[in-house]
Amino acid sequence: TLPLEHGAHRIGNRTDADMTRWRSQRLGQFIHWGLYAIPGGEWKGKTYNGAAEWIRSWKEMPQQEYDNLYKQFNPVNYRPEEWAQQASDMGAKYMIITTKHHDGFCLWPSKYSKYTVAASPWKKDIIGPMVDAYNKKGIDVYLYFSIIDWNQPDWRAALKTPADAAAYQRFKVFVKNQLTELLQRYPTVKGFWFDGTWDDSWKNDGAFSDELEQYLQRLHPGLIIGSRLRADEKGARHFDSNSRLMGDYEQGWERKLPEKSADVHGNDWEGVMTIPENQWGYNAKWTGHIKSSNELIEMLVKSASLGGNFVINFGPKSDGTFRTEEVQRMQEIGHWMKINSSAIDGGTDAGFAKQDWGYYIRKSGTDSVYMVVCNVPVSGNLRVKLPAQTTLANVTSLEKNIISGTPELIGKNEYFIHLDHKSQDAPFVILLQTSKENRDNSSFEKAKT
Ligand SMILES: Cc1ccc([C@@H]2N[C@@H](C)[C@@H](O)[C@H]2O)cc1
Repeated sequence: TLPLEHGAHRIGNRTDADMTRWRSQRLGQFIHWGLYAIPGGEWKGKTYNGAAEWIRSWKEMPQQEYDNLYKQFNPVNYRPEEWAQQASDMGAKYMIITTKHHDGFCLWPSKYSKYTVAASPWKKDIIGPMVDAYNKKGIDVYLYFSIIDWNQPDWRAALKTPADAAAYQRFKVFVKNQLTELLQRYPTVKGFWFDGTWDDSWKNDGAFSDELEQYLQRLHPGLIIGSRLRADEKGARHFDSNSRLMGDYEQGWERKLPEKSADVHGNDWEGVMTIPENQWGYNAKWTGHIKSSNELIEMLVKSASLGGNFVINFGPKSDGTFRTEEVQRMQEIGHWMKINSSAIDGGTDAGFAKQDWGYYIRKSGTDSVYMVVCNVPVSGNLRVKLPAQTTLANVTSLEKNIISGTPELIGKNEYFIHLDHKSQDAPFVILLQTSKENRDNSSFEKAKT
């Protein structure tokens, strides 16, 4: 391995209480809210077909006009308690809020920038009431922070001249000041979710990102920061030049998920997902495939089964309300979680052989393994192949009328669980109590000879 000064400083996952809590909170809510919600993907009758929060980069959007949108930011229907209640009803255990996206507009009255809510008709801090409302509902809050800041004159994508270097030096001080300010104003937050760290200026300054991460940890012990913040001294991101994960979890799963355990190498990881194909901020006209609640539930289940967190994104309107489709998803997912959250909370990779009918999730630290069935086989038989030296002690479903009879032993450590032929309209859960193999056989009948 290469001697690295600014590579990974830890091998393996964090085992402290904050990270153990993060690992148990498998479902999160992402919120992208800012000036981009005002145009909502449209400008002067034209539709922007990129991601709504990137409309400032659209050739049809005069940047000065975008930058002046702060004069219209006045979310008269913003009710953070209602936001928190609906997130709680969805079963979200943590929430990530954009404090500042790439456009540089701050949803808190930062003393290091003029481009904040304080300059808008709304005037008041948006972030504080949101953190308080969510925390009051027992939901942890993480702060999304974009390093890229199109509003800051000292921001540079690349350093070409000594003047660039001097400007960027000032910019790094500004970044450190804003992050310090956020931790001082909102001490209950559990971590930062960094974005906008792909440009050369950042990639070629691994020392700064390393020192910044260590500074923030000292300021706020236990802080959780994903792999997107850091670069090592050779410009490697997420994984250092020795292929070791930097940060506290792999943060590269954006609008995509790992397929199998081998894809995550035993690291903690988190997937973040949009409901439409690719819109994070509010876009008036959703086009393309809009994910159903069942699709999102299956992604959540798949994530938990692979030992990762799953965060669903919402883009509130400029007035502070949520669009119907998003309210619907929160309610439908919440209804499913009310019945099945025991399979999700504290869930992790069970290490069982994957079957076509769906996913296994082990309740961390127990012998309880949940089967979440997403594809009912026409045979009505759910094949279960237990790991060696494991026997089935008990099989129950979380809802009634799912299983018919007792499991049938069809081979060494292999069973069929017979389903009641009631049709299902959502993934359903079966709980397997397993135990280590001992002399006598499992409590189910022996294979029919
Ligand atoms: C190419 C690209 C740049 C930035 C993004 C941002 N990351 C997401 C979490 C959103 O904030 C999106 O604007 C997505 C794709």
